[in-house]
Amino acid sequence: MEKQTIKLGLLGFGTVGTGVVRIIQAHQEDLQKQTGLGIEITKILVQDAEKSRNIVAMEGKLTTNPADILEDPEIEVVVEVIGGIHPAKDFILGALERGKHVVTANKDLMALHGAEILKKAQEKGCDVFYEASVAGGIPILRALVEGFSSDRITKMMGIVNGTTNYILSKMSQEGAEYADVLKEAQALGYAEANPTSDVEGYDAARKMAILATLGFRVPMKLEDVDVKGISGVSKEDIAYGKQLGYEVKLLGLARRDAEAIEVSVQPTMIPKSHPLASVNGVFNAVYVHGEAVGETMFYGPGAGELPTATAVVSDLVTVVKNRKLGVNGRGMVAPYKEKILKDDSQKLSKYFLRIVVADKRGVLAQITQLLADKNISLEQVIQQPYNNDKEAEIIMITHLSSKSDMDGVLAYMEQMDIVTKVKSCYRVEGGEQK
Ligand SMILES: NC(=O)C1=CN([C@@H]2O[C@H](COP(=O)(O)OP(=O)(O)OC[C@H]3O[C@@H](n4cnc5c(N)ncnc54)[C@H](OP(=O)(O)O)[C@@H]3O)[C@@H](O)[C@H]2O)C=CC1
Ligand SMILES: N[C@@H](CC=O)C(=O)O
Repeated sequence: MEKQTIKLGLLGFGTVGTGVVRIIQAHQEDLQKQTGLGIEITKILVQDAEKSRNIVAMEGKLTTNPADILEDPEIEVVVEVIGGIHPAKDFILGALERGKHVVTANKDLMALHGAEILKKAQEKGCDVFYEASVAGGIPILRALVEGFSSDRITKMMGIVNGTTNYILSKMSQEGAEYADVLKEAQALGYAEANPTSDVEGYDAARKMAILATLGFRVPMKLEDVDVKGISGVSKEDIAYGKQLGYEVKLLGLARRDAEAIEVSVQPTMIPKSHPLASVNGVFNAVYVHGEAVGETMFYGPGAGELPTATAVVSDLVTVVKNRKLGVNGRGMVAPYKEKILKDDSQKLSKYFLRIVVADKRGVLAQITQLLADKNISLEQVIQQPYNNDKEAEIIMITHLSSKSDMDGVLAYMEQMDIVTKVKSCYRVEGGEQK
């Protein structure tokens, strides 16, 4: 007799795992109508079986022994929502080795070891889906793989970390303190177990590596991504940005010019008129420019229990549908293009610079001459007293410059007697071709 349910093993029962259980319980009938099978959560792996849980009905299913899931031949699908590399990687490879399909929300793992995992899945004829790993509840990976399959993507820009967007939005809108808002984001379940990976940009970098791999169809590696986080962004930077017409966001950029690619994550001044400037709180957005389609934008909650679990369960639905059709393991296309990375002289951007200088006649002229020597001209400048009039602060927005020229200018400024401190230097979005 044909099976009426598919058995699922859940690895992890934290923020996302709890959401997965809630959605499967609440939407069981709809899921069954779409896939033709009920989904039964058979076992849940946790670290601490004694911990009090929100979902009491699941308590009899908890285990601390991974073999209860990995070695149960009845379990056909494993959902990994533990996070991190170890032991998640071994669990996923172990599940695939035994012919189980895998759904994961783990961007750390997919950004670093995705190729190995997908190769193993292909060998075993299994599905591996990871929609929740980028931009939480936004179905962006499916959009890139399926929706843009007929186009050539030239640029992706993403606010892809909910925690940092929540922090920057509160600093900008309420003048809140960085450390206080980080604590709030942790309490709301947005931040990673180690929030350094959020605030220093590594989480966003992993997501951008995944987006660039799928969008440009090249084997992008995490070390190919230039990363700078938000821990150095001050309320003053945000205020000056506003004064000049910009919002500060932690922006992921993946850009292709001809065949050369650059991928970065850095605090970026975005013109207030750009749709990404009004993406606030835990919301994420991914802007995608395709040669044929032009500009598109995807928006939604980027973290949190239910939004993230929605993406996990929709992957699960795909696995079950594939199983019905007998096509598991056939939907994945490995990156097939050669990866050509830009060097720093090819990475063009406008910049926001904030420096403290001696309050002497001719200082601004010396600074602008230094920039002019590198062919960098200025779009906007503010100069004002600093440190009780003993020094001056110069805030500038440049026209387009290469990263190598700007790095040269910054290194030189650090040595100049008239410069007390280079306080900030951020990329400014806009000014280049799509
Ligand atoms: N939170 C979010 O908004 C989002 C998270 N993600 C990703 O989803 C994944 C899960 O995140 P999240 O739910 O927030 O994480 P949590 O820290 O809330 O939950 C982790 C779960 O894994 C269990 N666990 C941890 N280590 C082990 C281990 N060695 N063996 C067995 N079980 C273990 C924990 O057990 P116990 O309960 O006993 O402590 C807990 O149930 C991560 O990859 C994360 O990056 C993706 C998008 C958004
Ligand atoms: N910590 C991450 C969670 C989702 O990926 C974030 O804040 O975006």
